[in-house]
Amino acid sequence: MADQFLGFDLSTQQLKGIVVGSDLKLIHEAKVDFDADFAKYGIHKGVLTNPAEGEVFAPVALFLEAIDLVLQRLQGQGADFSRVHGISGAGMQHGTVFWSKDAEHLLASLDAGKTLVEQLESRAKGKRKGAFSHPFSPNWQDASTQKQCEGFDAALGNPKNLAEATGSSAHHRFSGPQIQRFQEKYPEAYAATARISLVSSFLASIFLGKVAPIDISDVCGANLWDIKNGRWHDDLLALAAGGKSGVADLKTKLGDVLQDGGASFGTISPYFTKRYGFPSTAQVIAFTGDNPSTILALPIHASDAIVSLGTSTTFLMSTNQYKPDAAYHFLNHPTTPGYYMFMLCYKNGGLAREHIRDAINVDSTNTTDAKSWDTFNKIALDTPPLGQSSLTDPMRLGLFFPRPEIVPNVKAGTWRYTYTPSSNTLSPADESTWPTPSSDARAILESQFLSLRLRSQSLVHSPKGSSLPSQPRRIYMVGGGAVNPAIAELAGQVLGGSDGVYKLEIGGNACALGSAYKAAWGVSRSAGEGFEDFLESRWNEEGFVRRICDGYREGVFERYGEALRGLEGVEGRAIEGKVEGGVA
Ligand SMILES: Nc1ncnc2c1ncn2[C@@H]1O[C@H](COP(=O)(O)OP(=O)(O)O)[C@@H](O)[C@H]1O
Ligand SMILES: O=C(CO)[C@@H](O)[C@H](O)COP(=O)(O)O
Repeated sequence: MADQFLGFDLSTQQLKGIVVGSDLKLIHEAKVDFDADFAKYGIHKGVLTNPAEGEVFAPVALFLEAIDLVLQRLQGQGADFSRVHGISGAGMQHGTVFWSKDAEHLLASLDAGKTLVEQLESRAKGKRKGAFSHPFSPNWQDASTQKQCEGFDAALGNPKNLAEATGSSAHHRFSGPQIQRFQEKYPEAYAATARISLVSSFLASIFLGKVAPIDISDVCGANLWDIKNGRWHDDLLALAAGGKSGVADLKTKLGDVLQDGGASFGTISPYFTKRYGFPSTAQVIAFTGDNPSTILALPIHASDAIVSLGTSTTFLMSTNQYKPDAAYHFLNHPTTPGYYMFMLCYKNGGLAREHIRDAINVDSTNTTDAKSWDTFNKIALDTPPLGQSSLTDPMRLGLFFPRPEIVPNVKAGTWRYTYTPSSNTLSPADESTWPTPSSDARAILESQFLSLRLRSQSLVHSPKGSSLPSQPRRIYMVGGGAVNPAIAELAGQVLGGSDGVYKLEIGGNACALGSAYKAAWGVSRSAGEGFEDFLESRWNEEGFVRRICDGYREGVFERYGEALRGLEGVEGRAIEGKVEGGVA
């Protein structure tokens, strides 16, 4: 009986696969860890870098190997793919994959006796032509497109106008500026490119056996899609293509964009039916970006917020109001026409926290496991809010950006200040006011959550019928860092959450789960049944989520409110390029 659904998450450091039943309960999950499983590619934290040009990218061959391996691992756990009725998936956003002119033929004629990488990889020196015109996929951490971004912002007058049209001002990682740079740096490879996929539509293409359309939500991470008019923006395509004459060709390369997030792209490629036993009727439902997919793992209300702690930290809300601004992102909702996703995205998320964890572990005489979070967590919780032993002490406020940051757009660096709210003054910190690295544990978490609070203020309200200050109703913690109780505790203290801080109880991965749910909805929905109704009718609150801790704490939340102006001040110093205060 085909009553199961499969979801994937192809993100920075891992490929995860999840099988759920028609009751949406988790049946199997497996992952491939890129560094651990594919060290042969020379990657670190899933990527390769070219620091001289600010480039960050990943080998496409690695993605191909990961697909075969995650399916084998799911089978190893007992997954029976003959029961899978629908497949969907998600990819890290903005990354592009460049298909060669042979791609469609190769995808359509895969031999089930061989691996994907054996048949699709383009070997530079080999005899065989491959499916790709370029062996690498630019990664969302790439910072090589400053020049192109300036052009995109200027093309519509200013960053605000670009955000109004496409949901975001120009960002280094967005696919439009990335395609422009690719076309300028590798003109021959661009000319040899038949199709361009996002990471999400690349993954869909592999399962479909032909190049798949981009979906209506992930397309908003390109600075190329005119959100209000629901079509490609020709002036922006002209920039990416290197001139007006290239617009039609780039449209062909990018292909159609599917409006319905539950639409089937078609049935699964025979490669997977023969090699892994999928039924030939299994439907491939539109794949989307990893953040859009994450919001599908939960029946979120307009006043709920998701904090996703993956390699990046993202803050996600669902809203029916389109209020774009150059400071954040708006995307089309992945399933629900007329709805949007509000998103903040930080490059310095998981890796920046790990950086401080590692420094603390090196310093600690008790820590034997260099990767343990125990000492970091203990120090973070033992340190008083904002490092204030008494309310009259100045607050400790810092920024910790081992990589160039998106929010705000500044170079890599660390900034540590003490802040006195009554006089609104900042002073560079030193070892006497800010002992390092111990004080950094609480400070980095506070800094990350204060930044989210600062930028989401206009989207939250006072809970109905209460006199509580404006704040989200629930905070849902998802992604790799969501297992950390100290991080959840600090999220609640800083961001509030009138109903508390929650995490998913089913499965370690909200993003892959959201994809599996979308597959289930796409295949099983009755006529006109929206995703929210589909999810609500199968949702099991007790079994699916768990309340971790309180959100709003009277007094503490207000104290963090006073720190917001200080954080803005520290960001101002970072933007001015000042590096002070015992900075590493
Ligand atoms: N116990 C933990 N405490 C804090 N962070 C953690 C913990 N376990 C994993 N992480 C973080 O989770 C990150 C990976 O999250 P994940 O969502 O799998 O990433 P991605 O989807 O970007 O590949 C790691 O960079 C790591 O910092
Ligand atoms: O760039 C963004 C969103 O705009 C990132 O959130 C990527 O989508 C990668 O996500 P993770 O690997 O951290 O899940």
